[in-house]
Amino acid sequence: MPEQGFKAGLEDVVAGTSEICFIDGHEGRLVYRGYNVADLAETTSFEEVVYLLWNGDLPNRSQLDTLKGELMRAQQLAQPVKDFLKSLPPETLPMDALRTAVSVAGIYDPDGNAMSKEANHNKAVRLVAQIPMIVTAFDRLRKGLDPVDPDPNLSLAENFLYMLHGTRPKPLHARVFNTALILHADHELNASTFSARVTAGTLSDLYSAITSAVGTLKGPLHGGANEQVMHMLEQIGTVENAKPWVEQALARKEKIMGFGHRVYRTEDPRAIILRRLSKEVGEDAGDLKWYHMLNEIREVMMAEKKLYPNVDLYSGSIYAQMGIPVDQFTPVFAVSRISGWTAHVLEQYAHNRLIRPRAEYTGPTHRTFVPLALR
Ligand SMILES: CC(=O)SCCNC(=O)CCNC(=O)[C@H](O)C(C)(C)COP(=O)(O)OP(=O)(O)OC[C@H]1O[C@@H](n2cnc3c(N)ncnc32)[C@H](O)[C@@H]1OP(=O)(O)O
Ligand SMILES: O=C([O-])CC(=O)C(=O)O
Repeated sequence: MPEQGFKAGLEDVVAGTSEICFIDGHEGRLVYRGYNVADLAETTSFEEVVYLLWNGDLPNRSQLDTLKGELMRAQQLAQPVKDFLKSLPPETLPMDALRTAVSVAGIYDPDGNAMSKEANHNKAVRLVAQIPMIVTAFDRLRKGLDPVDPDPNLSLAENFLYMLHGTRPKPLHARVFNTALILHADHELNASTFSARVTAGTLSDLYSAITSAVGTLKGPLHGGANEQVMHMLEQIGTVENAKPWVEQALARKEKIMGFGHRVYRTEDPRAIILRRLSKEVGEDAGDLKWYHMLNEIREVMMAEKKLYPNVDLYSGSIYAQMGIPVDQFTPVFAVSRISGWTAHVLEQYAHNRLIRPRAEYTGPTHRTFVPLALR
């Protein structure tokens, strides 16, 4: 029988060890491989953070150039993946397109089901390089446009916006998007990373683990919350309506998306940075409506529920002002989190033990069997 008592939602249960990411939920500190994310967010490139998460140290110039070269060479999608994206009805949810495209990409990966360290590194590189291609290609195809090829002179953040819009992003947007990617890169045993590790723990392949993770990220209690925040802002409509709208929603016992967290007991450090960037991008656009609405909502949530914003509160207001469609906000999360997912799966493979907890059985016991004819 299980030795420990049951904790609903595995709250505060330590389910493994990891050297990748540390969260101090009381201090509001998020650390990647020993570095405070606040020190990395606006001073490094997303590619440097990918290297850090995978290897444990920040790269020197030549290590970074090697990784960038690998990513660039790995960008091309296999023809069947392109054909699959073309075949989808335009109303397909982008997260569904991404989930299934990742699974299709696994079938055509040149390293197949090989499990060597080298094969898994190559697959991780392909996933980080190709998820932005899948997300942007599907967005254009569903609008009747041709996908845009990446520009080898651009960073991953710049290329994402370039491939989405077909024009080079303004420097402010490129910088802010790079920071958003860094802030979303990893978060210890969040639900999607945990599901990736559970799949990897059976010694299933990397693409299977990442398909599990994408499906888990989609839900509105996790990565899907960033889209729901934007839908909420659209419903609220005006800054003046924010307070009464939230008060009424709370009176109906509804959850307000973008607030609360399983681990943070103070404000999510990523939300603090994203709030500032939401203001910067809003000022540049000459439109601070979303920013002011979110701040109104934040005040009501603090006064009424003592709940703090999480990472999903401000990101959408930034993405919307960069012209990213609302239903692509969660795929954008995956464009970043693929770095953390792959780091965790590689760590799982390196020290693997099957992940298999117990359930506290609450059903009936010792029932008397009745044959079908007598039921
Ligand atoms: C990238 C990410 O995944 S960040 C999280 C993104 N998700 C969201 O923003 C969705 C909204 N937030 C939530 O649903 C939750 O806060 C979660 C899922 C993030 C964390 O969930 P849990 O740790 O299980 O907390 P739980 O849902 O049990 O909430 C505890 C209490 O706070 C309340 N609460 C928590 N979050 C909210 C919220 N956003 N709005 C209103 N009330 C809330 C709950 O109703 C509950 O109240 P009760 O004890 O009176 O029933
Ligand atoms: O850690 C969590 O539970 C959710 C989260 O903030 C993330 O995945 O970034």
